[in-house]
Amino acid sequence: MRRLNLENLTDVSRRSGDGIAPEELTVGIVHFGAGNFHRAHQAVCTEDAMLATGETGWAISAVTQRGPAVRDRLRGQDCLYTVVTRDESGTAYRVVRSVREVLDGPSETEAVLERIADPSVTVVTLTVTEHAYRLLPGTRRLDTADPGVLADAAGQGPSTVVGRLVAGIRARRAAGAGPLAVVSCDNLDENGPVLRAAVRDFCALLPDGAELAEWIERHVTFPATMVDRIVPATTEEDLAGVEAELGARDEAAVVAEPFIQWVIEDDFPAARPAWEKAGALLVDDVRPYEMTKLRTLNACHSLLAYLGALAGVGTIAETMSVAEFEAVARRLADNEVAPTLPGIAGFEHGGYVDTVLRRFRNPALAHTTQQVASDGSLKIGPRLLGTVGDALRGSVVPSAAALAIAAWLRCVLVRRTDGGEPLEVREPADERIREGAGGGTGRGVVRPALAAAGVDEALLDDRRFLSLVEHHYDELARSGARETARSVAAE
Ligand SMILES: NC(=O)c1ccc[n+]([C@@H]2O[C@H](COP(=O)([O-])OP(=O)(O)OC[C@H]3O[C@@H](n4cnc5c(N)ncnc54)[C@H](O)[C@@H]3O)[C@@H](O)[C@H]2O)c1
Ligand SMILES: O=P(O)(O)OC[C@@H](O)[C@@H](O)[C@H](O)[C@H](O)CO
Repeated sequence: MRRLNLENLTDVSRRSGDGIAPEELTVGIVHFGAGNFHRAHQAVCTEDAMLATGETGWAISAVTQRGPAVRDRLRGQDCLYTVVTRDESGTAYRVVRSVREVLDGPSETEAVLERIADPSVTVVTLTVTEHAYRLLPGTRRLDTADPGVLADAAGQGPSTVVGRLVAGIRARRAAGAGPLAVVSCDNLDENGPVLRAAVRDFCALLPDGAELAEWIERHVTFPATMVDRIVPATTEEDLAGVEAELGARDEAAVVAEPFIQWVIEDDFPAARPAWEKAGALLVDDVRPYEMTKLRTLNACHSLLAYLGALAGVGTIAETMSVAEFEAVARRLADNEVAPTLPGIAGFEHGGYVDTVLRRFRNPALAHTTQQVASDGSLKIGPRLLGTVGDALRGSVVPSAAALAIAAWLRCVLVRRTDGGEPLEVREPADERIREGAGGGTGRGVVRPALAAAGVDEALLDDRRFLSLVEHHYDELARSGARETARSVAAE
């Protein structure tokens, strides 16, 4: 079967629709993390912005972070790829052309630094997962004892995202290429400020770091963003479907829901794409949007993923057909999260929750509970612990949030479904957490395991919180995920 490429694009477009002319585009954005989400979100919005304005200077140079696999896949097809949008009403195919170059960060460092130092580039965006920021557990600051961070600071590599970014900014400064906006699009609480702090922390490790940090302070902004589109990992079945539909093999296709949202802090010191023409919202303060999304959508996602994984349920859509799971997700969103949120003019949280849960039900998306449940120690902070703290301060009982944390701990420590099947959930702090738990399985493990995961001691000293997690942890062992969810939903 022929491979999707520029030569057969006209033919493929007969089935997928026309789009921007790739040969007219020039690079204006460097993107770190060429994963599925970027390809289905920022790359699409940026292409739409160019289509709306007629501008051609915002093509993307995507930089892989951990090896050349995605680069090779995309280069093998002239950086073209398909975004498949699917829900119960149907399927649509679109060949995206806005990514015009893919570089492998680890082996093509010089080319990456040159791109960041190019005056035509005024925006760097990132989707590199929570893990890649190398934050000290339980804090929002760079882990300055991390061996990768230390090696980058010592002038090796660079191998970390922050090290690579700062090396690029240094090259840009030397080239006199002017100001830059660095836009994190990861699901982190206050992603812009967190990245700015990590960059500052990294500069503090460098011999000439003070001067560089001062330049960054004056010339580089870190707008915060809220990003939203559910984009599961692509399966071989998805690729076969694209091949059958378009008549060309696409090794980099992504499948997403039709819904797409992007809220961006309007803090750009130089030019940027007219993303607002592609439906993005440019605002002064992203925080209310970010908090609402992380605490509602992502928190419910995590709760359903942990409970579903324990119950042996494969996908998020399937968890939504378990009545107890939907009910406990609603309890979390309506009773525990809603009272903690700042208001947004014209926004109604109840309607938002209905939309989120409807999106989760999308039967055409095979978003696995295992994928969403991964990396829990990095996700419980932004998704759940903020709600827990605020709820306790407001005398709301954060029972469903505590259930999510208890269920996550059981996924990590017990590694068995309620039916006794083996359960594999990726957890970067696995070793630390298991060590903290000291091999125990009863409720006594909760406090040391959460402390080892970086949960704030002050919160662990709050008996109202700890007793809830311990109680649910016991209940999950005794009655299983469904029954425990049912009783929490009924509280
Ligand atoms: N997929 C979604 O539904 C979705 C929606 C909103 C936001 N996001 C954000 O986008 C991120 C990426 O999601 P995705 O679906 O593209 O995942 P993916 O697995 O397809 O891609 C992950 C990307 O992050 C990079 N990466 C992973 N671990 C890294 C590390 N330790 N150091 C450096 N780089 C690393 C990879 O190289 C890859 O480019 C998520 O973690 C989340 O913050 C995803
Ligand atoms: O991508 P992660 O691993 O941070 O989180 C998994 C999902 O909760 C997340 O990707 C959602 O699908 C997304 O945030 C929806 O916009």
